[in-house]
Amino acid sequence: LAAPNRPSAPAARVGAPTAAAATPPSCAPAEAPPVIDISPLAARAHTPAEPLDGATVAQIRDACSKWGFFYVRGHGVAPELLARFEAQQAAFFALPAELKRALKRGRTNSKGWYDDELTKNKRDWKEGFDLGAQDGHLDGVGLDGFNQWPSGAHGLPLFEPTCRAYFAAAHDVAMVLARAMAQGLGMPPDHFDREFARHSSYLRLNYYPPCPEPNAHRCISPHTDAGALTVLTQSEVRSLQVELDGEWFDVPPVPGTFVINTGDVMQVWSNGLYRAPLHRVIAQRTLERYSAPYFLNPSYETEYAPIPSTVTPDRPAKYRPISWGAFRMSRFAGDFADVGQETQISDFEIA
Ligand SMILES: O=C(O)CCC(=O)C(=O)O
Ligand SMILES: [Fe+2]
Repeated sequence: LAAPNRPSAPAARVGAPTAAAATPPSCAPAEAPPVIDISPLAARAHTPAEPLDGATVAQIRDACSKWGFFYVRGHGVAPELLARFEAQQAAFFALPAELKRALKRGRTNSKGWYDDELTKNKRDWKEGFDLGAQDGHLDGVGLDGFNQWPSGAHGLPLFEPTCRAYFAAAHDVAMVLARAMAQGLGMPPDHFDREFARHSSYLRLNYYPPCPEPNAHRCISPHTDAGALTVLTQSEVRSLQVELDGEWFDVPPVPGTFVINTGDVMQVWSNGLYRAPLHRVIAQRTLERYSAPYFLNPSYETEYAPIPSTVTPDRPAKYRPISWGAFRMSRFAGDFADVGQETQISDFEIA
């Protein structure tokens, strides 16, 4: 089911963080994250062990190595489902504050609504709503939390079923991409599947209100996503930016596509062959914006380290094994309070 697409993403260079004067006025389209048609992969979603289309895998591998960002079209998610999901997202954030506060996330439950998230110890200019994969059933390490859904008082009967349907669709896209990434590292495509059997993925609904002082705030400060990979929908406002070689590039909306980025777990598995890039969301003076990242995360029991195919005498392992459960636990604490320096995968780098 192909959604309408534009052929390419005209990313604009938006300025060097340090030497703005040296910024060229524009950049060639070749310098934008690529748009990749994954329809040759989507057909294989239910036969995970079979090799995927080599040309498509090569495009994904190259994009993960250079940008850590790319767009996908031909992903098979019905445009009608996306439209229903986006309508429910907007309706949810339009609810009166006290109804949203009734679903507040907290230290004992990571799922629900919030307007107080910190990224790198700075308060984000946004509201969010998180819902998880296992609804509290993963609680081996006491972290997963349980989903909080609007009740009758909220008057949004379609919110929960629509979020669940979209969650399932985003997960299918994410798994196909995880398999392509495995094959791109010289492994069978289902190499990582075992780690996702009890996955701790979550879907995050973001709402970014207009900001009277857009230069004084960030909707989200520069960060990498901690998990394996992210499948993002964004509304038609250009605010997402990715860092490459010390410069920030727009990742503008491209209708009919998802934006994909690799996360820290994939960077570690790939021994740095795939990048988990810094990205940020800039504030808008007058425009409101919505986005929804689906974070594909492994099970909490997963210990991740560079996979054997990525480690050679010339390229020794760059990371010590990391426990996903312990890593998440420390990050979650940092979402609420300034805990000083957050845990980073660089803490696990082998010197
Ligand atoms: O809103 C966006 O475009 C990106 C959101 C993001 O990076 C995140 O929630 O981690
Ligand atoms: Fe992110």
